[in-house]
Amino acid sequence: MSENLSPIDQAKANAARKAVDFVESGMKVGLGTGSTAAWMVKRLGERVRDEGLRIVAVPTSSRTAALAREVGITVITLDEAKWLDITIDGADEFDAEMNLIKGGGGALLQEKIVATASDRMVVIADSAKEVAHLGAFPLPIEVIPFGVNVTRGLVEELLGAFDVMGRRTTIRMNGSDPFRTDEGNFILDLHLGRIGDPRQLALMLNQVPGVVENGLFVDICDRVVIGHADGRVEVRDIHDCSIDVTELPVGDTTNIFANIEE
Ligand SMILES: O=C[C@H](O)[C@H](O)[C@H](O)COP(=O)(O)O
Repeated sequence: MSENLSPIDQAKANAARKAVDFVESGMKVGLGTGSTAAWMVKRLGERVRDEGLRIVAVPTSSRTAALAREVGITVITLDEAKWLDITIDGADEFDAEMNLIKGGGGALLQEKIVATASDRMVVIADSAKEVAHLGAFPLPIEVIPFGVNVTRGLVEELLGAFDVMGRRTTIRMNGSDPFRTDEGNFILDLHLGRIGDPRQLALMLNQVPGVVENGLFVDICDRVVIGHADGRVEVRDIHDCSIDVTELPVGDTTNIFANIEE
């Protein structure tokens, strides 16, 4: 293990390293956002540089786009790509059905568009992200700034009809101003505690005027790669219900990423 990484970062880096093995030359790749996805982007850049891996990539945020360019990955737009072979992204929570909560970093809108436009979505995570029921992590929804408090009221009213533990909502802040997404929108965080029916909630939230998209990813993720600090990596696939545990070779995770700062 790298001396420089905390156990949690090592686990994230291990998941990223394993997932990047699924990428082949000629692929169009969706690049997620967040601290786990950043490891994946760095590792992909390494493969481009050291192995001559030929890929083009569509980032899901301005942050990821900047990092991808920095590590030498060719970045194109989703409209140029039209469709992607694979998207690799992090998650805030995932359950046994591979339903996800995403958007902790505010990038859920582009992430959902990109993942949906991909043959396969692979989630990379440390084991702390696995939950029996989604909802302990506040569910982010992207809303337009116009009439945000009216939208917020409508969302709270809607939540009254759902099997959730809590109904408190907060507008995400960045210092004393509301946090702005890449599209200039706001994020409402829904403190639900536990979500009884993620599929129904995801559908209904998007019916509220002012809501652009919500961070529930239902039936989008195909595979979850769970990294552990000791080098073990578990790969679960929703289609063949397989679970595969491998151990990254000793040395493979040593200082691989240490020279690239996020
Ligand atoms: O908006 C951000 C994304 O959905 C992230 O993928 C998610 O928040 C997980 O981030 P991290 O890997 O930093 O925990």
